[in-house]
Amino acid sequence: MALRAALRTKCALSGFLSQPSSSSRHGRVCASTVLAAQQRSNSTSSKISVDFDQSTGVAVMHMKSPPVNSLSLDFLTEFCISLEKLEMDKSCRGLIITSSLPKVFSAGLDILEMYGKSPESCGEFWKAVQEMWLKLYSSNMVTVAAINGSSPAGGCLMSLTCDYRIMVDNPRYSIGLNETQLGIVAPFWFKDTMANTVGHRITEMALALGMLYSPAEALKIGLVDQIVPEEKLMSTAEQAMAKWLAIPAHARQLTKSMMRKPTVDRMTSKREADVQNFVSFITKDAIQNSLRVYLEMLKKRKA
Ligand SMILES: CC/C=C\C/C=C\C/C=C\CCC/C=C/C(=O)SCCNC(=O)CCNC(=O)[C@H](O)C(C)(C)COP(=O)(O)OP(=O)(O)OC[C@H]1O[C@@H](n2cnc3c(N)ncnc32)[C@H](O)[C@@H]1OP(=O)(O)O
Repeated sequence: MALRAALRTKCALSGFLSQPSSSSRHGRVCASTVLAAQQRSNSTSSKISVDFDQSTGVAVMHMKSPPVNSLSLDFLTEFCISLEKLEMDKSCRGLIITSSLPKVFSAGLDILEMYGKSPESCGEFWKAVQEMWLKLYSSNMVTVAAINGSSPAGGCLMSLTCDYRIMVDNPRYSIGLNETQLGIVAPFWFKDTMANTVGHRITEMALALGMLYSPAEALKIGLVDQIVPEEKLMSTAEQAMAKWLAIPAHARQLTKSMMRKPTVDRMTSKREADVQNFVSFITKDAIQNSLRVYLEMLKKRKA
């Protein structure tokens, strides 16, 4: 509860899509970089750890919540607090998100947060999902997803919120918005985020069929920007980051805002209704039944 209270306070302090000002980011970055050259800091909570290199202004966020980095309420709370701290640190200009677990980037939303829960719990959970999306999609930092494992549904959404996506070229990994395979529906802002990346027609087909793509297929449709061997993932992410950070910050941030603001505004203007919609949808008997069957299928597949 303390974490959630902390998050609420922090969220109240910050606005979404804040416009860069002349006193923000670029100027301060240089001063603090000189003062703190070569300094590295590390912060660790139970599900997330962050390595921040002050000499480059780039933080690497490692998701480390076994078995599959599912996005539970506690995970999302820690994730948003870490993100908020980085966003408020003007010396941090870039963020690489990756997984510390083998084979899985993130299994998406924690199904157990949506199955057999009270409407109140479901509502609290959904607000945290919205918060994660808003914070990432409107971040002033350059964000790179270094996708080192499977990334279905909410994991794919998290990747899609980033500025650039690099995935390990392993055909056993998959990525996509597969919600319909669970008998549930990707909400409009999941759909918008994917359509903004790969276009309307591909999104329509991908969502309807609950498609999960191999890295090579994902590259072909533009769902990821690059595929690389596992051992080259982080160096490639750093190179991509350097390229994005070489652009004047205010111009890049305003461009990002211009491209993403209509989608963010659409979601924020419907935020409350979206929570109500989710709660009434997910608590329906038929949907709960679909989730039960899917959870059983996951367990059977394992056995
Ligand atoms: C008219 C209506 C209009 C609008 C609708 C309104 C609102 C919208 C409504 C709903 C929207 C919801 C959006 C949902 C988004 C999501 O993200 S749902 C989650 C989707 N995720 C998945 O489908 C992934 C499922 N998992 C896997 O495929 C695999 O686990 C993996 C490929 C990620 C990893 O494979 P393995 O390494 O082989 O691991 P295991 O499969 O053995 O799993 C280990 C362990 O973890 C459990 N688990 C896996 N995924 C999840 C998860 N997402 N949540 C919770 N738990 C998960 C799995 O069951 C195993 O458990 P144990 O058996 O060890 O207990």
